[in-house]
Amino acid sequence: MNKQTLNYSQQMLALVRAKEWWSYKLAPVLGTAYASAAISNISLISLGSTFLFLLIALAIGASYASVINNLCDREEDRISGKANYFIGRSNLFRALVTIACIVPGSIVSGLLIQIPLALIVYIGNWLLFTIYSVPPIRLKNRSFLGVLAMAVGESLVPQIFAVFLVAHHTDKPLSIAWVTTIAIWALASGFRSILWHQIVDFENDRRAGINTFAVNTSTQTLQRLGKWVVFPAEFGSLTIILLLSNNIFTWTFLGFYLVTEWLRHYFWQLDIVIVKPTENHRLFLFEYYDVFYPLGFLCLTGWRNPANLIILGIHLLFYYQRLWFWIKDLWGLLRWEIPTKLQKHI
Ligand SMILES: CC(C)=CCC/C(C)=C/CC/C(C)=C/COP(=O)(O)OP(=O)(O)O
Repeated sequence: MNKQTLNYSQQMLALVRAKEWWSYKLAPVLGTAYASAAISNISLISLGSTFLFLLIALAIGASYASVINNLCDREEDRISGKANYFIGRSNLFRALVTIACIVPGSIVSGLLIQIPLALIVYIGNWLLFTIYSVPPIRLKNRSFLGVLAMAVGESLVPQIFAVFLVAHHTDKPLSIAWVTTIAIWALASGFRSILWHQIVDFENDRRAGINTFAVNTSTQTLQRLGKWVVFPAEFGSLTIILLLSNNIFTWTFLGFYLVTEWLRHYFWQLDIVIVKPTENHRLFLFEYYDVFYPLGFLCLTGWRNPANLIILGIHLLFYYQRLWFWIKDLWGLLRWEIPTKLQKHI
């Protein structure tokens, strides 16, 4: 790739804020898609095109969510000094970028016509992103409704969309218990993520006069809600998902994750937080969701049938980066931090 093309693609990715959702939001949804196939004993390789379609459909939706959000946030972002690619751009540019999201989104919707339930969910997600950002409704400016809209739009709906797509293509109905637990976990983790985001953005939003839930109440309220209501629901439903899916890999990886997180805290003084950010923090469990949850089901199905390892390879092609970061951290801890500590005690 020459320098100009590289530069151009980097700008495109920045325009749709891909860094904020490519791994963090989409990989857990893929995890649920793999999990839903795995618990029905369906070979992942037979669903390869479904997973690719899911990823493309969600990436287009997330791009639209980011574009419409930045378009509507220009004035607030200017006041608070936040980066916004659309500030100072021409109307033509804005219109072209919006159309560039809507056209592929319409094609995806057209392809979903034979799956009415998935189509309704997909269009619903776009409408939710629209009313979150666009005035006069602009839920972002309506305190708790904004939090609810984001938790539903960026986590619950995509997860349910994935479950419906897989169920349709496997012709096997998924149990009510599975769908309900996934829904509770998706909603709760979506809530925790937006509560954290609003606390991080609190000063910017206050300066720009946006009536977010954090500005309307207090960061302490968000922290308490996240810690005592949202997190127990999230952790409880995650435990049930792991129990229902009966997968030794997801449990083992949870162990790896917890140990690494603890070692990071112990050696590097990183705070492991439930909601409230600190200067040097890591949001508890989110690395598990986007790295290990999908990998756990990819490994399980690869173990059952080695042909599924092809899907594992493709997944890693798209999502090697976050796993690589984890490996690098683990290497640093095992190769340097732990031996140095042990030497001091000998
Ligand atoms: C389908 C799917 C998984 C979608 C992901 C959606 C997503 C997270 C998009 C990123 C842009 C966005 C709407 C951020 C929240 O906006 P904000 O206005 O609350 O925060 P801001 O001030 O940072 O823009």
